[in-house]
Amino acid sequence: MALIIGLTGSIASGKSTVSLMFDDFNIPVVDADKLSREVVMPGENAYNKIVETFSEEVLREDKSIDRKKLGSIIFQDKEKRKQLNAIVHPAVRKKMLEKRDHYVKQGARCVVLDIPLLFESKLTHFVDKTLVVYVDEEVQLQRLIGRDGYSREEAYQRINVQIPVKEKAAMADAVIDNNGSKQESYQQLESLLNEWQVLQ
Ligand SMILES: CC(C)(COP(=O)(O)OP(=O)(O)OC[C@H]1O[C@@H](n2cnc3c(N)ncnc32)[C@H](O)[C@@H]1O)[C@@H](O)C(=O)NCCC(=O)NCCS
Ligand SMILES: Nc1ncnc2c1ncn2[C@@H]1O[C@H](COP(=O)(O)OP(=O)(O)OP(=O)(O)O)[C@@H](O)[C@H]1O
Repeated sequence: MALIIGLTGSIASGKSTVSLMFDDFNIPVVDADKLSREVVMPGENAYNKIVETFSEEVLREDKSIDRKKLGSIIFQDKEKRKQLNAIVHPAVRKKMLEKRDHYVKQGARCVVLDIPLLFESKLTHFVDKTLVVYVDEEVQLQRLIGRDGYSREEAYQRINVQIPVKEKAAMADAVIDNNGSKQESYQQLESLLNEWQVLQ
C-alpha cells in the first residue's frame, strides 16, 4: 500500500521548497497550485465560468486570466473568494485524485499531495498523513514580501485568509520547521521519511 502524504502550510511557508525535495527520494508530488493554473486555461470550463462571474475585466490582452487582478479582488472579498473557490476547487480535486491514483497504480510507495488549503477545505480524508511546513509569522511575512513584492498590508491580507500556520502545525501528524536554512529543512524531511519507512 502506498502512503499518501498531504503536504501543506500557509502562503510562503515553504511548501514548494519542500515539495521539490521529494524528487531526491523519487517520491512523486501532485501540486494543487499547478493544477489550479491548468484548469483555468482559456477553453476550460472553469475559465468560462470565471469570465461569466468576474467579467472580462479579469482577462489580459491575450485573453488569459490576469492572476494578479483576480487575486486583488478575491483576497479582499470573502464572498468573491468563495465564488472563485466554487469554480476552481472541484476541477482541481478531480485532477488531483486522478494523478494520485495514477501514481499508486504505477506502484509508487509514497505519493505527496501538495495542497495549500488541505485543512481549510477539509480534505484530510484524501491522505494518510498530514505534513505541515511551518515558519514564524514574521519570517513568513518577510519571505512573502521578498518573493512577490507585496506591501506589508497586501501580504497580511493573504496570510489572514488562511488558518494560521501555528494552528495547522498543531493539527498535523508531522511538522517541518522551515525557519532555518533549506538544508536544515531537507534533513528534517529525510528523517521523517525514514521514520515513516517510505525510503527504499
Ligand atoms: C487568486 C489567484 C488567481 C491568484 O493567483 P497567483 O498566481 O497570484 O497565486 P497562486 O495561485 O500561486 O497562489 C499562491 C498561494 O495563495 C494562496 N491561495 C490561493 N488561492 C487561495 C484561496 N482561494 N484562499 C486562500 N488562499 C489562497 C495559497 O497559499 C497559494 O499557495 C489563484 O490563487 C486562484 O485561482 N485561487 C483559487 C484557487 C485556489 O484556491 N488555489 C489554491 C489551492 S488549489
Ligand atoms: N529555508 C528557507 N530559507 C530561506 N528562504 C526560503 C526557505 N524556504 C523557502 N524560502 C523562500 O521563501 C519563499 C516562499 O517559499 P515557497 O515558494 O516554497 O512557499 P510556498 O509555501 O510554496 O508558497 P505559496 O503558498 O505561495 O505557494 C520563496 O522565495 C523561497 O525561496
